[in-house]
Formats: sequence, structure tokens, C-alpha cells
Amino acid sequence: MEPKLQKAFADMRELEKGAIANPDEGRMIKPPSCPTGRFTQVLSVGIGGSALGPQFVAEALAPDNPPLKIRFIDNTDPAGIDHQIAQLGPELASTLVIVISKSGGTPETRNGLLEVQKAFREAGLDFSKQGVAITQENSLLDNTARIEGWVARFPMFDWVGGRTSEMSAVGLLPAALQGIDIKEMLVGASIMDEANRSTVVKNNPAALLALCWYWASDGVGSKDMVVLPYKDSLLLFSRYLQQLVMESLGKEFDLDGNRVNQGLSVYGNKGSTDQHAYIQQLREGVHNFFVTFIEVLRDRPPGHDWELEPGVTCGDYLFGMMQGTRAALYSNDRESITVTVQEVTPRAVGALIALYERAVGLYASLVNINAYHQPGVEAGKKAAGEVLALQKSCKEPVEPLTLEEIADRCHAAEEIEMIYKIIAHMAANDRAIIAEGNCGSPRSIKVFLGECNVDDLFT
Ligand SMILES: O=P(O)(O)OC[C@H]1O[C@](O)(CO)[C@@H](O)[C@@H]1O
Repeated sequence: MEPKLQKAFADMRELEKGAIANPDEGRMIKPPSCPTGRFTQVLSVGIGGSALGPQFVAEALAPDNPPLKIRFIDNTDPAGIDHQIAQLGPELASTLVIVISKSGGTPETRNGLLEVQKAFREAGLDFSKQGVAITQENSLLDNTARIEGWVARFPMFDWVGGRTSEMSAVGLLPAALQGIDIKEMLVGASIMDEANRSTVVKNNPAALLALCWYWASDGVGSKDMVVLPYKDSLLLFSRYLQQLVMESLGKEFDLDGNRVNQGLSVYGNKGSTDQHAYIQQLREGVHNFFVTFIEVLRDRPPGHDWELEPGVTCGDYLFGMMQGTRAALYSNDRESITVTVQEVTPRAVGALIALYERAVGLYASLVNINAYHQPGVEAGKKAAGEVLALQKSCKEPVEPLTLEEIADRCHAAEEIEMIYKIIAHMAANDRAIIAEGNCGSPRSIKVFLGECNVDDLFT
């Protein structure tokens, strides 16, 4: 693998110098360099790379009593949004809302913002005095924040990828507000970056990690990566890695245009909890994975340890469970990687993030793909837009219609199944009325749509 890795190192050197590493979007991908009072809470609104890093870091590093407690809206689920706002209760008045979106136009984030702004209006609060935006300059979000006069706007540079933005304002602002030492996070990332610039493969942690992935999955993603941190505070690491690895490496074509369908699937929560869920299958069942153990040597802060049996602490059990599982998997020819961390500190978390970001970049070079775009996600977004357009076009009629009649009026006869789905969803939310039949037998139903309400049924 030496020649391939030397090529990967050269690619990475060019990337750091500002080469266009994302050719089809014509973008540079450089790691970023960075620059209490009346608020009691932070509400972060964002999705994907604009949420997963801050969520991971909050879980890993926020102190037990942070100066500001953070909550997240990371979806367009109305019930989920209501839940977050309800949990804030009267503290909405002292909540700093950080809206994070690199593009500034992601629908889920826009919807979260509109819902939160509605809650502010209903509570008689001025959102602009509590809103902050992190986004690219001149994006829709940036312009909204500027026109409405929000508290602050933090820029995101074009060359900071969404899923590699944790070390930019995206991750650092929420972390700092929770009292996390962001300078230490940056120091950890910087030390790791330095180590990962070595072109001596054995001295380069990210190269070794990427090589392990290549070896374990035959360079074609033939095995899944199960990430098992043995530390509760690192629970969200696998969820964070899921996007970093899968959105970066899951690609249909390589850089030469060959269809390769590359990728590496990532899942996992934490040990030893998962030992009581799926480790049985890992040890004895289908051999379609490799494990990454994240081992943390320090159990508790100094001076807090306690022996629950003579000579044995709770942390000794956790350690024993990890070592035992590792040995048990090995004895049945199941491969594993172990990443050892002294202690979960801001420096270690910064280093872990930098390690995996770099490993993904090197691995992408090894398998010759663009790690920095996400054309597959765009396809889903486009299709979602089409469903909403179809729903809007269904809004006219006032007499009850069959699904076929609705499809005809929408000029979308071939979309009858999608129309049925739209009607079922609208009916469940009292925005369409099933006048005859029921949703369980689509052919039987006649539907009132548009402006109609229950009274329409009787007039
Ligand atoms: O930060 P934005 O632009 O709102 O995007 C959110 C996420 O959406 C994606 O574009 C697609 O899932 C991710 O790459 C990104 O992290």
C-alpha cells in the first residue's frame, strides 16, 4: 500500500494548501483556523453536520452544571420541535437560539427556525434579540439574520465542509457557551493534524486507521464499522462518525467516473451496554463487520474512585468487559481496532475528531473518490420537493373525489400511490376529510380537500 498512501499524503498536502479537492463542486476543503449573562439556555437549530458535531461534543464534554445548557432541534418533526420548546418553558425568554446552516437554505433548519420564531411571537418575545446565525456570508439565513437585526452572525467559509465543521464556529461557539475549553479542543486537533502530516506511514495515526479500514473491508466496504466507545460520554461518537464516514465515502462513482459504489457502513452506541444487545451476533453470527473499540484509561476524576468489592472498582468492570469482548471476538477471527484515549478531555475530543476527519480524507484518496460532495443527498431533497409540489397542486377541488380523480386533476396519473400517501397524511392531520370509505382500502375512498372543513360535509 506504500505507493497508494504516498499519493494519499500528496493529495492531503495539496488540500491543506487550498487545492480544489471537491472537483465537481469546484471547492477547496481546508481545515478551519479560528478566532453569561442574560441567557440561561442555548437552543441549537441545525441538521446533519450542523448538529452532529455539537451534539457529540455537548454529550462528551459539557460540565454537569454548564453556564448555559444546550438543547437541539435537528429535524422537521413538529412534535419533536414542540417538545423542545415546551421543555424550555418560561426559560424561552432567556434562551439564545443558534441557527446553524452552512448553505443557509436547508428546509428542516428553516422550518425549525420558523417554528421557534412563532413560539417567540406567541410568548411576546422579540426573536431578533435572542437569535444568532452561523452560516456562509450572503446565504438566505445570513441575509435574514442581517435584515432582522439578530444578535450576531458568525461566518462559515466555503471550504469548511458541513460534516467537517466541528472545529469551526459551528462546533466551537456552542461548546464555548457550555463552558467547554475550546482552545484545548483546537490544541488537540492541531497536535493530531501535525502527527497526520507525517509521510512515514507507521508514524501517521490517520494513515494507520485508514489502512485498517482498507484491510478490514477489502477496500470496497465489504464489512461494516462497529464503533464501541467504552465510556458513556462518548455515546454520540458513532452517530457523528456515521455522517462523517458514510456521507464522505458512500459514492457511486470514483474520480475517473467509474461506477464503484464505495462506502463504509458505521453503527454502534457504547460498551458495555451493547454487549447486552448485539455482541452475540458479532461473536458468533454473520461476519460482516469489524469493531473499533474506543478505550478510555481514566475512569473517574482523581480522588473519586471507590472499591465496590475489595480491590475492584466499577471502572475495573468496564475495563474487563472491554478487554474480554475484544479477546472473545479475536478468538473467533473477528477483527478489531482499538483507539486508546487517556481521558475524555477537550484536547482528546479535538484529537479524535481530527483523527477521523483525516482518516476519511486519506481513505478517500486510497479508493479514488471525492469525499467532499454528497450528490445522493441532493436526489432525496429534490424528490421531497416534488412531493410537496404535488401536495400543493392537489388543493383545488371542493367536492369529494376519488384518488384517480385527484390524480387526473393534478395531471399526475402515474403518481397515484404518492397521492394516496399525501391524502393519508393530510387526513391524519385534519387537513383532508375522508368523505367515503377509509384509508385502509384506497380504492374505496372519496376525499374533500382544499379549504373544506367538517361543516362542508353537511352543506
Ligand atoms: O449546514 P447545512 O447547509 O444546513 O446542511 C446540513 C447537512 O445537509 C447535508 O448537505 C446533506 O445531508 C449535509 O452534508 C449537511 O451537513
